[in-house]
Amino acid sequence: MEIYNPSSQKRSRNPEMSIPAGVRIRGPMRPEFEKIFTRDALEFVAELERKFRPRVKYILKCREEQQARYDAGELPSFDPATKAIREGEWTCSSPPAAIADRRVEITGPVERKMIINALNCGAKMFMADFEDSLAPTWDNIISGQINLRDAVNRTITYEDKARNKTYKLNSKTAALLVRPRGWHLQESHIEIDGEPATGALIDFGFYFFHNHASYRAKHGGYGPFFYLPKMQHSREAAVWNAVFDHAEDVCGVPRGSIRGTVLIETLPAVFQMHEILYELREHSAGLNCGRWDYIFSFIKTVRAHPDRLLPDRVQVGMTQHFLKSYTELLIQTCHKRGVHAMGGMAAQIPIKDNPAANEAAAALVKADKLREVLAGHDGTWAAHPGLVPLVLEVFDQNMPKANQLHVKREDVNVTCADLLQMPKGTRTLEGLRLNTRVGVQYLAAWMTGTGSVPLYNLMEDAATAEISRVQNWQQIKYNAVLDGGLVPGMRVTKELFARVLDEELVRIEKEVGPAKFANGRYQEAAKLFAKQCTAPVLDDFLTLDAYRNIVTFAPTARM
Ligand SMILES: CC(=O)SCCNC(=O)CCNC(=O)[C@H](O)C(C)(C)COP(=O)(O)OP(=O)(O)OC[C@H]1O[C@@H](n2cnc3c(N)ncnc32)[C@H](O)[C@@H]1OP(=O)(O)O
Ligand SMILES: O=CC(=O)O
Ligand SMILES: [Mg+2]
Repeated sequence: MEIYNPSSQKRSRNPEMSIPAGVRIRGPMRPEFEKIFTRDALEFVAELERKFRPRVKYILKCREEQQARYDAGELPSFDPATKAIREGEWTCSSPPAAIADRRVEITGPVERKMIINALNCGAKMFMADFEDSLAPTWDNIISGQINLRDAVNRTITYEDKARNKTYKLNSKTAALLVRPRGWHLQESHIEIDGEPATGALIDFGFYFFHNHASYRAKHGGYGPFFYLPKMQHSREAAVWNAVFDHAEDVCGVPRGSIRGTVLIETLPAVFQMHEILYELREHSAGLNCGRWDYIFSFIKTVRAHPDRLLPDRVQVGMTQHFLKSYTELLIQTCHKRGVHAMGGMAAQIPIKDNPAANEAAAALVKADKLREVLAGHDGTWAAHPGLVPLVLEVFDQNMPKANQLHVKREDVNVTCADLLQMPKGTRTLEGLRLNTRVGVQYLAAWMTGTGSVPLYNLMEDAATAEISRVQNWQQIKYNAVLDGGLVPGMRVTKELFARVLDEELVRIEKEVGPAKFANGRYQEAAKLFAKQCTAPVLDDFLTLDAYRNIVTFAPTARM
């Protein structure tokens, strides 16, 4: 492969000459990857890794220690040590004009055609995702960087030869936000000083390095803008803030240009919202209710508490008291600190072949968005371009200004008990079956490189699949009693789950057809899902285990 070294302005045919010392690229090369692996960009990313790797390791260690305390019986709560921050009078830097109005944000993986469709769809913003909706294969990650670079430069096009269709950007497009991976995921295809790189720093580093100048030129000197996922504590936000400071300093970008919206999508983080905003106060663009990971995290955090079994996933909706409390506290917190309180994702997507079902799905999305705007959210997410007009209409009708930062929600008084109140509902055999069917099909798609899929007319991604996994794990671990059904008092056991898995695999094969089933990775996915659901100790993330199945090193990789 030929690598271009911009500092020498010469072309080299020897890859080693252009790769900085200590950096090893183990993923297979494609000629177009040269655009991303410039010498300067690699040096920038290697420096990020060297500077922040110890702090990332510390964060992950703290998570383990905190989980051990939860496993010993503690419940999450507000930290007395940071009361002064929660009660103090301070605000974050005010939102720049480019992100003042975020009423509808479409989200989707960093896939070329989807990026063009998302930017063109009429949403105010587009969150391009390296996280929940992307399977982090080497190709997806590096092609994603190329796609984003072309999108920022407005040169992105896509040819669909089969349909004889060319995709290109409209003159008016959504503004781009990028979501790097969470702190827990490594990028095994790039090693720095003999260790795999941190996924989050790879995603942030390459994107920032290649795009900050063009992005800021188009957005009034501000940006790039980010979403920051899956944090559990303000110390993790402090690391992102330090990464932003460092990136701004190294690239000569004025302090506070970068802005990040933190997803509050773990149970521990809801008790740290003021603290998280405080750490990021010069770089904050507010908080977002990442409801799917939040439900997953709720189960994971209290995994050692047998009295905390959740009802079936379909019953854990946003009107359950613990979720309503979380969203209201998030809105109050953000508006006190002068930043946006973003809503989350309704899982319904358009249903093409059934108008009545499609209408019912649209009505559910509409109700969800109406609840959000009336509660005081400043904007929300849409999973599909077909939903954008509907979501826009709800916000346009109920939010006349660019946002509603002025809605302080001083009436809200949320306590620990509210945030920890168990949702009401039933656990059924059909719930166990559905979790299994969805979990296996999602994993099979993920292992073939697709991180968000339509299943049973709903969007499924890593966060929703995690709920299926941990809910099964919880029910098996504590032999949950199932409600209803033909056998009253039936308990979930490993044996019952094994039978369910076998039967659901047969059903999946019928649904997808024998050819797709044989050519897909369903059996492998079933094995992995079963291992995860029956593990003596719950694994932190499904994708950590599954990642081993998508790593592909190049045979000729050399130092
Ligand atoms: C928990 C969370 O983190 S939520 C955020 C992360 N999740 C996501 O972002 C999910 C995003 N959404 C999606 O990936 C998809 O909409 C899915 C997988 C749910 C459904 O996909 P499909 O069934 O393939 O959609 P469908 O066939 O209706 O697509 C129709 C068109 O819309 C496009 N499209 C669908 N969703 C999106 C999207 N989110 N962004 C851009 N384009 C999209 C398709 O590319 C297709 O384009 P084309 O007509 O030019 O070929
Ligand atoms: O990232 C969003 C979520 O709901 O999880
Ligand atoms: Mg999430």
